[in-house]
Amino acid sequence: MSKPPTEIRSDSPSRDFLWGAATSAYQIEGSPLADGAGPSIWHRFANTPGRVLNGDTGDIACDHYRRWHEDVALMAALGVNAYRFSVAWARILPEGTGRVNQAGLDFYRCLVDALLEQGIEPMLTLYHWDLPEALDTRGGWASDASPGWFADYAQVLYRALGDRVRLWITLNEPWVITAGGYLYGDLAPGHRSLHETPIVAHNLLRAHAAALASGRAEGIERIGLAVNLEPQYPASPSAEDIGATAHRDAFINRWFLDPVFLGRYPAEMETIFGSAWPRHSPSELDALRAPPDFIGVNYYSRSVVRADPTEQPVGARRVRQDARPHTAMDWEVYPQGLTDILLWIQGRYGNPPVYITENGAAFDDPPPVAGRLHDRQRVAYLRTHLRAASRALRRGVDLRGYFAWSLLDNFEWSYGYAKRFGLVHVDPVDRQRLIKDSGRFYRDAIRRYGRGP
Ligand SMILES: OC[C@@H]1[C@@H](O)[C@H](O)[C@@H](O)c2[nH]c(CCc3ccccc3)c[n+]21
Repeated sequence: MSKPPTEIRSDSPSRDFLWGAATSAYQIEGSPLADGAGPSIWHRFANTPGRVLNGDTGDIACDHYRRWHEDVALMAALGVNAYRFSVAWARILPEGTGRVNQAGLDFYRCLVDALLEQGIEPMLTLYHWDLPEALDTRGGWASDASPGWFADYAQVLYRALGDRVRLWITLNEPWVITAGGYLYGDLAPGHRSLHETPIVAHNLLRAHAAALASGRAEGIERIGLAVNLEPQYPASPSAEDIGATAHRDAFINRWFLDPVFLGRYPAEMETIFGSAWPRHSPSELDALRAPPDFIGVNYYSRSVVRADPTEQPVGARRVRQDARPHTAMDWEVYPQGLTDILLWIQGRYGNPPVYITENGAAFDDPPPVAGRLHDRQRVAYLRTHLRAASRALRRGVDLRGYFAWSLLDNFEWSYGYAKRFGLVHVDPVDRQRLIKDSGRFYRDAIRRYGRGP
């Protein structure tokens, strides 16, 4: 077990702006079946040969389930005043519904209490992709019953932690849950169905609305929705490219935010899905109107878009900007896209409160040398994106906080451990933690800009 950093936070930055780090349960915890937990779809998916690079699984991950106290000390050493994490549904309800597993609740209560003792604000994501296997067996998110399952699960957590946790997120990235899990199939549960996809999206929106209502009934005041947003720019001024860009913008950016804020789907969705797009009655659409108390923006990169009829179902494809820097995920480094997307939210949805709930980058880090890890590219990425966030703040965006993705190098879904996003290095053998230069940079930025970037 590594020596916890001795340096525990002394100066606490302003409480007004949250400077955090983010993780998710399956990506860091390990021990997926410990203490009565049930299996999730990611436990099954990762243990299915061929689904994850190098056969990696979350069976151990960062071993956070056993090292959580050390990780809270790391957060204190970094000087963060907030921590975004997700709860593994199947630790709380091993069968997805019904019987509550007290040991699961106890784990998260201990984590939250330790965070609060350090003056670190917990932000709890109810769902970050790890559906209980038992519910997938009953149809998963394609089931009409899924919103009820989710609202009941949320209520268990609201009642258990609502007196300690003030910031809640219903779903992490409904677009990725839908597109990754049901259209493209690269994420659990690995379906590839044009027909299922809009049904799943609709059920996720119903689930968000049901969990919001359930939270209101329990007196929970700050419930958000975290969405991956990727600004789309036409590759040329041609009508074809501008049309394709609008389609991709609807598909990625407006598909979920328009229903919850405006009570309608983007018009482009029916063109994209054709006969696979279901009929929705006015009352069904109005039932989706469930504006969150804040939007969690997960920003990584932008897309430059060209029309391409061979790229279905959108008829558009991303054009790689070869002249610009890219991360190890082959995502263009484009800080201005963060400013642009924050201003877009401000204009389209009436300047709602926003947290940047994920921003960060994977790079092929150099190995640690003499107890230091010089991840220069990640330092540059964070610096330029904090400046981009600052430009949006100065233009009146109601930006309440920034969460770096991620606290730790962790399980990067179908890439396994091959892609590292952490401010803190995790040794692949003994999982020893080592704060990278980017972690030190972030600590210094928090001290210097406490009230906001
Ligand atoms: O890929 C880095 C992170 C993941 O580790 C998080 O769990 C997830 O919330 C998240 N979302 C995005 C942006 C959307 C996206 C997800 C997966 C693959 C490609 C793009 C990037 N990330």
